[in-house]
Amino acid sequence: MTETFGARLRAALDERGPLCAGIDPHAALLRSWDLPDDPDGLERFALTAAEALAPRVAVVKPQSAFFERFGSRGVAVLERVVATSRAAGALVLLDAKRGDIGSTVQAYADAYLDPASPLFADALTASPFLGFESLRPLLDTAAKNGSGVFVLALTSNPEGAQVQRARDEDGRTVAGGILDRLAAANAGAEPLGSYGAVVGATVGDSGEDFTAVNGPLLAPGLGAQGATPADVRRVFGAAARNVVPATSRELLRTGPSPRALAEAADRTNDSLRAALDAPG
Ligand SMILES: O=c1ccn([C@@H]2O[C@H](COP(=O)(O)O)[C@@H](O)[C@H]2O)c(=O)[nH]1
Repeated sequence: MTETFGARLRAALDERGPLCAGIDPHAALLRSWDLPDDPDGLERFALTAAEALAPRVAVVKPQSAFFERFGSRGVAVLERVVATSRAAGALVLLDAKRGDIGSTVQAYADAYLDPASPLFADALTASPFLGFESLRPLLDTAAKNGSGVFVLALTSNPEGAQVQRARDEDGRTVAGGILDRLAAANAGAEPLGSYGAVVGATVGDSGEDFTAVNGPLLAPGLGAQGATPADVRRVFGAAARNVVPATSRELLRTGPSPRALAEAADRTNDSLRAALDAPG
């Protein structure tokens, strides 16, 4: 039987630490590495980052938008980044935040979560704002192929609160409803469910019980968006062991030296381990 994404992620986090290294090839970062903002520069940047980071972190998270901006040549680079990172032992979470009506969501599932696809990744980020059940084809395809889905719940940007903290007629927030549905989808999964929530490290006290999700909690916002390892600990409380804190720009700014990138990843992982292991 195929090992679940949740089981693979649990093992990777225990072995390599919690850090998720984002690969976001911003034009400004390419310039700061003395690379042209074109497909060749993108390739040098993204593969240098993948080769330096993927052997040491549990999860690599390429941001699809920065590859798509170069059209088919950019997507070809993304395919190489995914393959290089997986070959180095990292799990790849493709950050593309897909969401649509169910029949189109199935096509996204075929594109990203089917091992026969050139863009097959271990997991994909998804947007539930067309209705959580519209994501069902992604959840089912992930279950079939041992891959994962991370659903946006409380995003790290300040504008997210307007939608995500709105309340329904029972007084439950939109984000809370998404967490409840993830908890139902992960019920009984051991050691960890394969359906994760995206909850920014910047969100402060949300009043949510993240342990009930029984799945991974992707926490972007560390570094460039202002959150610290201590914030990650505060936001997630007793669910700290399931948190996967993500940082992109802060880490990538330490390049282009592969050694500097690797050392920065190790330092960040050490600080996160210390913060997340601390008593709550
Ligand atoms: O709530 C969210 C969901 C996703 N992201 C993505 O994470 C990275 C953050 O990059 P930094 O450079 O570390 O700020 C980026 O790809 C976002 O699209 C997020 O920030 N918040």
